[in-house]
Amino acid sequence: MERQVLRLRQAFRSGRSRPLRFRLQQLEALRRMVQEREKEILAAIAADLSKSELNAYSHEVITILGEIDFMLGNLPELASARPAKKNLLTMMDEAYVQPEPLGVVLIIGAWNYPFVLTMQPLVGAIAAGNAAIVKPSELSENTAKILAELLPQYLDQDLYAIVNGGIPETTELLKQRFDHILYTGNTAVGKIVMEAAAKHLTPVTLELGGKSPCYIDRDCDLDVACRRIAWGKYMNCGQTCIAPDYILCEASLQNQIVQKIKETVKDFYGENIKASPDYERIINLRHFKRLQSLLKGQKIAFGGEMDEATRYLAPTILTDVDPNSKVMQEEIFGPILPIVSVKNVDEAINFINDREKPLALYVFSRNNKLIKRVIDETSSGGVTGNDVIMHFTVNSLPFGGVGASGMGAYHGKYSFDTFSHQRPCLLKGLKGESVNKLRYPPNSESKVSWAKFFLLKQFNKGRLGMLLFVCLVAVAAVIVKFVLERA
Ligand SMILES: NC(=O)c1ccc[n+]([C@@H]2O[C@H](COP(=O)([O-])OP(=O)(O)OC[C@H]3O[C@@H](n4cnc5c(N)ncnc54)[C@H](O)[C@@H]3O)[C@@H](O)[C@H]2O)c1
Ligand SMILES: CC(C)=CCC/C(C)=C/CC/C(C)=C/C=O
Repeated sequence: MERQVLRLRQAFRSGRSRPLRFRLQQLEALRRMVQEREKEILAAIAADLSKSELNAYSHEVITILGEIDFMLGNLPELASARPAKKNLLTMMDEAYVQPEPLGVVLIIGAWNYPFVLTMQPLVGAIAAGNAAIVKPSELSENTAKILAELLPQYLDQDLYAIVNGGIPETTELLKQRFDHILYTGNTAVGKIVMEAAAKHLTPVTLELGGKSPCYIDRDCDLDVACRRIAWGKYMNCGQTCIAPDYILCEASLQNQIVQKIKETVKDFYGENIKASPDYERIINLRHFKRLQSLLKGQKIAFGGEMDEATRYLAPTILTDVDPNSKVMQEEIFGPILPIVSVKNVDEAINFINDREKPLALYVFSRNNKLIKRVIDETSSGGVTGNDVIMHFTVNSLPFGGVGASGMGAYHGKYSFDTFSHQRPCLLKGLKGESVNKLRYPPNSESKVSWAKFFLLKQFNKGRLGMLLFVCLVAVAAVIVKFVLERA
């Protein structure tokens, strides 16, 4: 592991990853990989998540193609130096912010969207000019395997590497020194990653999870709300970090919501959900049993059917859920949708604020003021109003958590920034020592008041008068010279 990181560091030090032309070539090569090897990639994702290839394409491949296109179109602008505002002391100098690559970065992905969660950060790391190691989740083994096979065929092997393995390999990897780590996964492991990174003072982006609430207001189109919620909750069998975790609503809405989601599930997946190509399975037996245990003692208003052999768990709704029950204590990450009653929006806001900051927050209402109020009075990684999941798809929005749901963000420009250092540069000439005397010792009252004038623009009347006088004399001299020359 140590040797591998060293190899990447040497390649990074050679400066090869820095020229824009090289970065664009590598991004184009990555796009070619996705296009030419689409069938193998889709087959791997499909096998890992019991997913149709069509869903694998729309859940994962589209996002990556979109992200690569964004970077190819915007990289010259993102990577260029931005001029900075100057003060009176530096107005003759050159001041700018130059984004520079961080070095060798580590990307640790999770299993639930195994392609997106490794490749989207990689696009950002390449665009910003870094070397990168990608560590896919061992739970999505087919995707991990195909990535290990394909990436070296398309990308520069000395700069971009893939390491596969489980906890021992990741633990070993985390002992190495990186210049940034982007980790996606659960909060407990997030803490392990951050602790390991702290040993090297390595900055981290942590893309974690949490219980994302979904408030449905009384003044709402329930048909639309329930269709959108059912889509976001049951896609990937509920194994989506930003899936609505639970519904908050007034008690009087509960039965209508159950009825409408039930009808939607039938529209989406047909009478025999098990046979639908659009309904996935739980990733493994451990998660299946964990989800099973969340149902104990709950009122199942819809669904609840399960089959351990195939890890099938039907789209399920729980009603009258006690906020203290187990299903409300941990992120569900499965197709179980609890409904918790609240009296009104104030109680919903308090309910959300009494808990850890979630990765996403959803509010459904016809009343935009109410939506804005919920946003203003709560905190979450991201928000979609009157829909779910969709803020993830807008790559001009930063994607990330806050508090327990993570730190830092990526997607589009934010990926580029995450993997860059914004380097402030000030280039001065060797002239102007008379002004510079102001900052050289010995200090004096007069120097401090000049420094206040130049840096804080605090004018003392006498000094301002003197300056105006000097300017007027200069202007008069120019005019006199002009008149004399013409005479
Ligand atoms: N914010 C996001 O973008 C996002 C996206 C997907 C998933 N998630 C969250 O991730 C969680 C589900 O993922 P998961 O954690 O089950 O995925 P996982 O089991 O695939 O683990 C994530 C990564 O951590 C590594 N890992 C596991 N244990 C480790 C250890 N002890 N030391 C070092 N590395 C270790 C794994 O090898 C893997 O690469 C959910 O909470 C979900 O909300 C967040
Ligand atoms: C709008 C469409 C068709 C797809 C959205 C893709 C999607 C659900 C991405 C989620 C990726 C993500 C951050 C998952 C976290 O677990």
